[in-house]
Amino acid sequence: MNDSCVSIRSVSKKFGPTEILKDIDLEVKQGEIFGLLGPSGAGKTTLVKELAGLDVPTSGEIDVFQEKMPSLHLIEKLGYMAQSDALYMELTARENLEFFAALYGLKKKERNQRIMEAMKLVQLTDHLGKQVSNYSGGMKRRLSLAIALLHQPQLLILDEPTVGIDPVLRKSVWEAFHQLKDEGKTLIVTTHVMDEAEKCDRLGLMREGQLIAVGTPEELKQETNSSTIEEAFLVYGGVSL
Ligand SMILES: Nc1ncnc2c1ncn2[C@@H]1O[C@H](COP(=O)(O)OP(=O)(O)OP(=O)(O)O)[C@@H](O)[C@H]1O
Repeated sequence: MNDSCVSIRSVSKKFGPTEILKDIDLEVKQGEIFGLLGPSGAGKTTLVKELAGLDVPTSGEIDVFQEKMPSLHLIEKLGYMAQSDALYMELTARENLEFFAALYGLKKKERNQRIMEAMKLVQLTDHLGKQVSNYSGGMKRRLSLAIALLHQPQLLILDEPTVGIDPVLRKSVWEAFHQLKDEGKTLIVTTHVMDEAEKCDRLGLMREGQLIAVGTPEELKQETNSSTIEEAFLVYGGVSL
């Protein structure tokens, strides 16, 4: 059986004359937490948007669950959390969740259960009735994560999911990611945070639109004789994060 969940083949992306993604090849396996690590502007968001079917490559192909992206009917299997929160500020968290649950076609009966489960995971149950405009930045991030989880997607694509979240909560969000992985879900997470990179099963290091290395955190450190991922990144790409 093919255990590949995402297959990226020779993907390039141009905005005008500028090449933002350069001939990317990558396989992400089912059930792994795959981290995309790289400095600002490396192309991480551009790549994950294409994985989520929100943008298309200029050339090359992306398959998700053996189906060519973009594919409308894969939407049910995907959860995408964008870098900036797409929330309705004037509504409460519950109203936001209800809206997205309806959009995903969740039946009324399962809606409430899914909302409670997702909010428990991000530790926001006590704030369900609060208007989102009164949420802190970190709370908004966690609510966005809860929304991405609502329909129990098989593949979660998370763009900088922990920005603005304090270290204690970040730890619990990562515990939630591992819990999802244990349930067999696949997670693709972009980050520039080194200790998060260490928590991924495998990493793809990106620099200037290129995937400069792929491997487990241990492999990347060993190959470069480095004691940290940051050091390994420097050896592979000669750039600091
Ligand atoms: N729609 C667009 N039109 C033109 N250039 C774009 C567009 N979207 C992204 N870019 C450019 O592509 C490059 C990569 O951007 P991208 O957001 O993918 O990087 P990133 O690695 O996610 O960075 P960050 O960590 O800061 O979010 C940047 O130079 C950016 O300016």
